[in-house]
Amino acid sequence: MPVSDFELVQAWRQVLTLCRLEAGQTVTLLTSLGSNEQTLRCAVLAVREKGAIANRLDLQPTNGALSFSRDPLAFVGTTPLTNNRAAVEMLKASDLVLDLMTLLFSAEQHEILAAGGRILLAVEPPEVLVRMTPTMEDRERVLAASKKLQAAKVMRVTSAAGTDASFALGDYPMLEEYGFVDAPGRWDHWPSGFLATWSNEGSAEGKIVLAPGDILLPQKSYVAAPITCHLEKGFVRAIEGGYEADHLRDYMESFNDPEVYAVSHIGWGMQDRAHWSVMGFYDREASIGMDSRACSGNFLWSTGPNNEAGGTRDTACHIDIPMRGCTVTLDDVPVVKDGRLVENT
Ligand SMILES: O=c1ccc(O)c[nH]1
Repeated sequence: MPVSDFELVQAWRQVLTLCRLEAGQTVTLLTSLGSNEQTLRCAVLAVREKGAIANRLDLQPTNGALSFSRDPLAFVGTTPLTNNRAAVEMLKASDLVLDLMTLLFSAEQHEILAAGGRILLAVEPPEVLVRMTPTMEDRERVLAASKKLQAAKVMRVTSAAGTDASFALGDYPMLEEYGFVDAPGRWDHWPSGFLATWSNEGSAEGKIVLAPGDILLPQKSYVAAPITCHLEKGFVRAIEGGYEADHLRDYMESFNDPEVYAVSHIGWGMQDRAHWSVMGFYDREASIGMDSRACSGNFLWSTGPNNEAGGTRDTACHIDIPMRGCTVTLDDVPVVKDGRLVENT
């Protein structure tokens, strides 16, 4: 069943407290067609309750006829903010932007953060938001693991299905997602609870074998038969398998952009309130699949853009691939073992 406005206002109240929103500050709620009305309504109530100003910036959608899905992550890079100076300036002048539209992987998101802005993405269904309302414990868990990742030189991932790939680390920042934005310049995503970084340019090497039950996003599919991705010098050089491999290749080839095969962020899920099975209960476009990205013990790798990390790749095709049953090591020390988080990581 849905959640009530009372429950969702309570969740927003907790999130805004963790974001340290103060009375008199200005919040802009960024919306477009498809933004969830209940999420918007309850956010405004919680913002006003804090004594803050609640503005709404509603923008016309873009890329609808280019994307293969209405999932906002199915076509990234350009957004309704692109070439929209007036809208960018309003968001830069805000103390907090609640993104109910999805700016992820856009140059404009960077500009707003570089100006000291804070952006919290929140586009999952209200019941998913309430189930994974962020906590300080989420933050502590992600930051503790981040310390280990920051110190590591090599990430390696293996699995019984035959995965054996390695990534050199150190050239890119951390992607610490714990669900609230408690400092200027910070972006986060509610719901989340995972840690990632980007492998050094050209360093991703080896073989990743997707086994039945592994997930493709934004396809929202549980892979039914093995798909083998061969990694060499930081790019996926070949994708082998049955029709699911064909489907993945068909989608990636449609962008006609060699950068779609680049390895993007790599990391693992740490959210014990996220569940692998949730995606199977939702229509494909009803959620963006954060349970799959954040569930504890997954290995989450991805392809395409790295502009999030300050890189130059801004391809519009971004595939997120959460996998089960993997062992992830940092300089040979496991942080995930056979699909389960190693304690105190
Ligand atoms: O929260 C997110 C969502 C998608 C993604 O690729 C990264 N982080």
